[in-house]
Amino acid sequence: MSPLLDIRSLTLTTGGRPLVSDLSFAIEPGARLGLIGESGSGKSLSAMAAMGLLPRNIVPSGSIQLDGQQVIGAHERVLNRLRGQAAAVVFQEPLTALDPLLKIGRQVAEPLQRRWTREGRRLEGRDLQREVIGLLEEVSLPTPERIAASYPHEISGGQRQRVAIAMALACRPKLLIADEPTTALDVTTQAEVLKLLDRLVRDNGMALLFISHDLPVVAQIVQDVVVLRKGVAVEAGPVAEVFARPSDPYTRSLVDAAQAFDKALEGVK
Ligand SMILES: Nc1ncnc2c1ncn2[C@@H]1O[C@H](COP(=O)(O)OP(=O)(O)OP(=O)(O)O)[C@@H](O)[C@H]1O
Repeated sequence: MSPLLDIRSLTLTTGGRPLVSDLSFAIEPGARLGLIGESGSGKSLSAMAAMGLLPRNIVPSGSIQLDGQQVIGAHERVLNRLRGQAAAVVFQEPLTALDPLLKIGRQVAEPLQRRWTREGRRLEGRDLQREVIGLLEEVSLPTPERIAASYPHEISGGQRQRVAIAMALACRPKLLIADEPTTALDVTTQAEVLKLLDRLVRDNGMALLFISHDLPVVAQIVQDVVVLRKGVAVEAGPVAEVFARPSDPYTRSLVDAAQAFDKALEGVK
């Protein structure tokens, strides 16, 4: 089986300065990989590069194959086809994905209609409404009719993130890229959204690229990790192995910090 996402020797530079250096990893269909590292280590830029969404001042080199297509240097037409169909992204801050002036129902309808058009079908009226409500139900939103009729500011942060997940899901992508999807949420909502992502990825047979600075969160949802430090992969492998026997001092410091946090919590109980 060839990988769904195959990144080889990816280097991202701006003004000649490297932000990501010689990064390589692959995700097979249905597999889950975590990209972990501190703020500024290059996680988001690497994910953006995979979608062909890099800011203009960032120059990529190396190779990124997404669903068998080379992303680096690809025509916008090719990239547009890949986005949604091959991969879709859920961002940290759901408000970036949502238009504040449009009701949720209209926003969820848009990627749904795009997918149906791509498949040579039309989706309108009651059928469209039913599909929108079905998607909102799929992400376990209570009272989906009410949510569909609301503006983004009228629902909670956790509900907005569920809507953003529904919009990514509407495309039925083969790969879901989740870029710190729970960081902006409180701890309880964070756990619920993680559980939801876990279920959706499994039920839909999607692959997952999960980006986080939070080691315990990553360990809950992926099988393998790549640890990124200052744009360089310092370690990679199955989660349990990497975290049980970190060979790199940076990974060790992440593990120690997570353990210290756990101990501190036990002290509070
Ligand atoms: N458009 C840009 N132009 C120049 N430098 C950039 C640009 N976008 C990001 N950077 C720099 O690239 C580096 C990597 O950024 P990136 O957003 O990928 O980090 P990250 O690991 O995702 O961090 P965070 O967890 O804070 O989102 C940072 O030093 C950042 O300042």
